[in-house]
Amino acid sequence: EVEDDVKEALVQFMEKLSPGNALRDQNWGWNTSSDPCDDNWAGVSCDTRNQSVRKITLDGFNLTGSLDAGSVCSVKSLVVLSLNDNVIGGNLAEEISDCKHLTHFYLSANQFSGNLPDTLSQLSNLKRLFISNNNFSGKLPDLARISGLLTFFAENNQLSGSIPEFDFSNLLGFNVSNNNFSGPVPDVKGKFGVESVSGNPGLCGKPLSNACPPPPPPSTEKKSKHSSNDRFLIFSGYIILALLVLLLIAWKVFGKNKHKNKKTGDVKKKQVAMEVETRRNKPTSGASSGIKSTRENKSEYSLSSAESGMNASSLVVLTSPVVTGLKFEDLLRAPAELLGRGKYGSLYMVTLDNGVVLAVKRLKDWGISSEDFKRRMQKVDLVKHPNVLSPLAYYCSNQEKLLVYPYQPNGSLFEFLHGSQNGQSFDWGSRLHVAASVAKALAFIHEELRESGIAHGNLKSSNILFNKNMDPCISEYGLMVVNEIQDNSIVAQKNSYESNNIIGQIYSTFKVDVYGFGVILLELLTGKLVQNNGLNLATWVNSVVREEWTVEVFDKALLSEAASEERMVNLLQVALKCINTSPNERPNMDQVAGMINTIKEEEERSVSSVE
Ligand SMILES: Nc1ncnc2c1ncn2[C@@H]1O[C@H](COP(=O)(O)OP(=O)(O)OP(=O)(O)O)[C@@H](O)[C@H]1O
Repeated sequence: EVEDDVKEALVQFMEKLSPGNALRDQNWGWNTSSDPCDDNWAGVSCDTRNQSVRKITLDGFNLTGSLDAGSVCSVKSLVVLSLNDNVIGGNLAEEISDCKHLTHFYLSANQFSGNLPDTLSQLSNLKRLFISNNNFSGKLPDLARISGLLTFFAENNQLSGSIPEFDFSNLLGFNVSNNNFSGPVPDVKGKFGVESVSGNPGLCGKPLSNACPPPPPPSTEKKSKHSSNDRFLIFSGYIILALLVLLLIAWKVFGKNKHKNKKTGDVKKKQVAMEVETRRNKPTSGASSGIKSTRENKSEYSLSSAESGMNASSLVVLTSPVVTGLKFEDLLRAPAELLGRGKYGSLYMVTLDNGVVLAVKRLKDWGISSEDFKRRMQKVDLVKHPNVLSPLAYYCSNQEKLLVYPYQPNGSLFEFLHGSQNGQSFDWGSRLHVAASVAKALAFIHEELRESGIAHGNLKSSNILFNKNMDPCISEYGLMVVNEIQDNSIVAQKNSYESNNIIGQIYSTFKVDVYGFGVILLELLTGKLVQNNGLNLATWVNSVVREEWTVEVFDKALLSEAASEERMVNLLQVALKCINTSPNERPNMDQVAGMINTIKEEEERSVSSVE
């Protein structure tokens, strides 16, 4: 029997859909005295194994009321909601996001109006979304973040704003014609014709025949004055610099005042260095716990000494419009807060004058030449993926290497799993989504950078950050060089993940990432820390599995939400393959992504199997 509260919620939902019972047929069921599954309520399909309501299909039932999302979404097992061809009006309420397992959502040919709620984009399992032939208006929520979406039909509404950058390579069906969308049509990868976007007067670009106007010149008159001023300043800077260098050479050649000069120069530069130091080293609570103090390595941060040659690049090399015009000096001048000091450097949160917040990574003794560093960063910058955080800019000289990233305020996977919430509200579906997205992104970037031999090198849950849409992004890609990496599995074998004095064998750096990813999977599955009271997670999981106590490894939160044990075991098997002590035995990321995708699809199928 279906539980009473589910029954009541369904009846309430129907009351709102068909107000006053006027049009309701007695034979439909939909009353609390009968059972939706046993008594075959009209339009309801159940999973016979556990008597749960999976599908509601009320197409063409002449329903004239409104959609009570709050009620229907309290039926947690619901995967299909189909209400096409009725006369349902009103808004789509934001509670629709509670229909977490919804894969198919059909509202076409009704009289819905108003904005679509932003929360619609939280339906991360959605495959098919049909809202055509309604009166929806306003901007679309960021539906592009629903990575598994296969069809989106929204024609004949009054929707406006720009068309989201869907993953068109994945979309099977797409139509937004006859709305008020504007701006350039995103690259539909040649998959959809003009009919899917026509009837939007403000749209331009392919596949439409009207090309988009060229972007306005970057500066107004005032601005161009400004930028020519800037240019003038830069040129004067160069000239002054050249003069200084000439002067220096002259002094050296004539051997006059050499000693004295050097001293004053150093003193000045040291002042700068000190300023940077004091600002940067502002202690932050908890930031240094468990992280080695680098105070004794103060010279690492000094801008004096060899830097005085000033022949190295002294400007931040820009790779993104977000920080156009940003200079190295701006970074130094801006208020900075130390976020952490890891093995490979320190991370600062820097707030620029214009309010842009950056995360600046200051790399520690990286034995890489400036040229190699530049080349490397340029290659990394070429590879863009929505789940990979690209650096905005970088700075390098022989002494100093900085990486500038956009600051991600939503925390890291590490914090999600092990922070104050302890992963309690991080359900199985979301964990599987994170695993699949990260695997897919890593497989992509590995493939793109395989020839260059650039892997992540330091993959771990604190380097998986959630962006503003709460999508996981791999950060700090490529900041470790192949031959500096030890294979973590060797370290793990010795039961000491952190210990880096063991001379590990150097393997294909890509397989080191696979290992790191495997450990992330273990964290997702167990909710446990990688290193806990001297116990290494990989070692512990291996030993528990060997003893055939597999279920013991899983996070209690997952077990209590009744996540599919079979699929958790499948994911665990992928993890164990990834952390194989022999790198050659590990799958590559492409295979890993494929395996996880299969598990995700099984999960979706099981959730939507309603027959
Ligand atoms: N772009 C960012 N935006 C917001 N927080 C970030 C960003 N990059 C890193 N963080 C967070 O800041 C903290 C410190 O980062 P840092 O990279 O120094 O630490 P780590 O990853 O533990 O060390 P390392 O990478 O040196 O091994 C981490 O909690 C990390 O999740």
